Amino acid sequence: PCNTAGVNQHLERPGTALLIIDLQKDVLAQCVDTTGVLARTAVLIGRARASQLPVIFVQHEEPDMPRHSSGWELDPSLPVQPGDALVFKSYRDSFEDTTLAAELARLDVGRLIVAGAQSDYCVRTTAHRAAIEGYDLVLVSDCHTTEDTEFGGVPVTGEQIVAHTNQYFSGLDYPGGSYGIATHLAVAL
Ligand SMILES: O=C1N[C@@H]2C=C[C@H]1C2
Repeated sequence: PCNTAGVNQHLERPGTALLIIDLQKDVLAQCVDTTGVLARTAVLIGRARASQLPVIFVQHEEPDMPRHSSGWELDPSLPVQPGDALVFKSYRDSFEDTTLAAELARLDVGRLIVAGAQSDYCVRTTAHRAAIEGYDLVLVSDCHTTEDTEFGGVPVTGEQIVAHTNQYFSGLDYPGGSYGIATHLAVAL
């Protein structure tokens, strides 16, 4: 939220939630290390449930991955439970035109633990928006992924993007907030 000066203000809410972004079949189809990311994310979800943290699953939809299509579905290996919040989006930013902000306010959450795909699109955009909105943030360094890509004649591997995304969020800072990265076993819940 912005104060009267329009300057970012840190949310003072006690709760933490686990936000799992776009781990959907079509999104993961070309991503690197999907088996490892899914396995580690399942462990992370188990840890979150053991700590009674809410787990929120975001699902992206777009014309070639419409809602309720097979490719839109979450990967079947993910331990989704009834009662988990589902957030549907169509922008890279999970807060944009979605129920996420209201859901987090209802849960009194001021800290987000973020995992999912793709590192360089929806994960980075959502994580940065969360920081700007005043949430504390931890990006789970071994629980996000993306595809190899190339732009302007420059090839970039998925591993390089994952590493750089971790590097970027390891040093993010806004006044009064806490930001960083941690592995799925080390992240404080
Ligand atoms: O990171 C992302 N998730 C969906 C598929 C690509 C963008 C939108």
